[in-house]
Amino acid sequence: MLTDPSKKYRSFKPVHLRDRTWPDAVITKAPIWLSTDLRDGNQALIEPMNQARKLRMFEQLVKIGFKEIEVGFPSASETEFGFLRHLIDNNLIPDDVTVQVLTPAREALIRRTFESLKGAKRAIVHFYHAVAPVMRRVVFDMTQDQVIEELAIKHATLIKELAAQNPGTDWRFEYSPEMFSGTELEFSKRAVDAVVEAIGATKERPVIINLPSTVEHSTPNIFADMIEWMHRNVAKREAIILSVHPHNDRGTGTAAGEFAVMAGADRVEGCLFGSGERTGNVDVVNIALNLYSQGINPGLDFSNIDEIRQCAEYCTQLPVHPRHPYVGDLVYTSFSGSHQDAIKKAFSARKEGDIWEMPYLPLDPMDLGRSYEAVIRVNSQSGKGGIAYLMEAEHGAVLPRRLQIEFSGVVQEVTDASGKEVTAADLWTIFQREYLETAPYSYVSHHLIEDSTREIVELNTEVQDGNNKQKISGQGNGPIDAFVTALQKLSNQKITVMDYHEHAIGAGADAKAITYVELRVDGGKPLFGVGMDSNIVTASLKAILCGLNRSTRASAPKSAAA
Ligand SMILES: CC(=O)SCCNC(=O)CCNC(=O)[C@H](O)C(C)(C)COP(=O)(O)OP(=O)(O)OC[C@H]1O[C@@H](n2cnc3c(N)ncnc32)[C@H](O)[C@@H]1OP(=O)(O)O
Ligand SMILES: CC(C)C(=O)C(=O)O
Repeated sequence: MLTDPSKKYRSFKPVHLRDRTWPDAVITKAPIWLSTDLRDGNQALIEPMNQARKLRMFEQLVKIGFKEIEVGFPSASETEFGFLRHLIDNNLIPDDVTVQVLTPAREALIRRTFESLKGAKRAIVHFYHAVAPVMRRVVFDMTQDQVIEELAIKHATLIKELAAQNPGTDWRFEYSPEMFSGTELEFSKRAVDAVVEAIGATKERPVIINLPSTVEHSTPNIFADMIEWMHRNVAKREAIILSVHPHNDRGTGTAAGEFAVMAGADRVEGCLFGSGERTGNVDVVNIALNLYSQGINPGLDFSNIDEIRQCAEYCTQLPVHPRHPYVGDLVYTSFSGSHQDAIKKAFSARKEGDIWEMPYLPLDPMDLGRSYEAVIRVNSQSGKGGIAYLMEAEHGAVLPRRLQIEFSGVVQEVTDASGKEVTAADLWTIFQREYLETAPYSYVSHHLIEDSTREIVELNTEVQDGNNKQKISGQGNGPIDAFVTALQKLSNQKITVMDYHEHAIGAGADAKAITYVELRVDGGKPLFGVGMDSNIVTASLKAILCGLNRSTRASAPKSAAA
């Protein structure tokens, strides 16, 4: 890299628009959308789509709700031409959808384009030529006047004539001064005004004027200034549908598109998930869902976003990044503990019909057909909140707060050792290993004797102690108290029950009780025992045995415990 890049690169020029209004504008409705997946997206693929892939993409775009779809560049190849013929000849274009095709401002290619459209009910013919100084100088070797006369007016006139010769089609026209973002504004205006005049656009039959950032050269506020300047200065604004076509070279295509709408654009051209030349066209899904998350119906349906992603990946043969806005595999997932804790609490506080106010989740993944399954995933960055969320959401176990803290320490040891994520299924395995292990003591049977005239119960139990079965009995003010009395005699340790929680887990005939008891054994550190059984008393007895087993394991020398 250069120590002084100014020797090689120019900075972009600000637009002198002191009374700009766009920064205060608020977007309140969706723009008109045009998908150019089948054209600008397609021309940037390592392997352009064949007919089958194009058709699949077309059907998907229709299903999403695009009403204007640029289906190709018919003069470029037989595949492109043939695809359009296939759509028209097989009547595959729905009545509320208009296909658009692109042609350069070159006579032979325009004529070929009109041939490809024979018999279409409706069509938008989109023609372009570059306007930027570098292209005028290096590629065309033309003056500004020559570009206006020989590229803009000449080809707009030809297009109008060819359309008039085919009155069976409802024609609309689009003009792109290509490289608008790298062109003097006054010259872009001259080209646009000339085309609007040559086409004969009116308020009733407006022309689409599409202003591209063919290459994104500047910060998005400059692009917005350029759009507002055009919006205010073109000669016949009322005869124009003002469209933008942002690219993403600086990574700000979405901002440029949104600012452009604030600055007066009526229409946005882009691709699904930002497919397209180099860093891509603007991502229309991104802009549409940004609107949706502000409470504005985007007029496009992404309620099965994964199906749409699969289709895009199949057609483009390119993957969508796991962190891609709204659609990536990881975009609704929190790994970090404090995020998980906040999400868990916000889900618990949330009531049906509430406004979406969810920390770290700008949009409800359910609205896009995603589940909550991946919202919280656990690795070494996770804390008790996330673990507790998964234990409850995936396994129905509502861990008491102090058990959450204890169990998160157990999980942390595992994630620290492996450095890997643990899944919800792994969590259950770790939980079982830690809390549902049955050594050295395990439950065999019990017989509870209750007498309603006395406040004391008697419990006779059989407990497996290593290789031996032991019959033990105790009395107490309830089965837990009675069992603790009996167990103290067997283990020769003082057991204090400090806390107790219980709830049902599962449903119907498979329902069980899960019991969590917090114990202190022989004055040691408090720890939890967990028991699960279809009988609630048995679940409690198992929980106490679990606590005693864990205390025994904790106090055993490390090698013996391993
Ligand atoms: C920004 C955009 O995305 S614009 C769309 C770009 N997309 C594509 O180009 C994909 C399809 N293109 C193609 O298949 C071919 O380029 C074709 C069929 C259009 C033309 O092929 P060819 O006739 O072989 O020309 P080639 O591709 O070499 O392009 C050079 C010609 O285009 C002209 N040209 C180049 N850039 C532009 C431009 N931006 N605007 C108008 N004309 C241009 C040149 O002046 C040159 O014309 P010349 O042959 O009279 O000197
Ligand atoms: C043809 C135009 C609209 C284009 O694709 C671009 O400038 O990026």
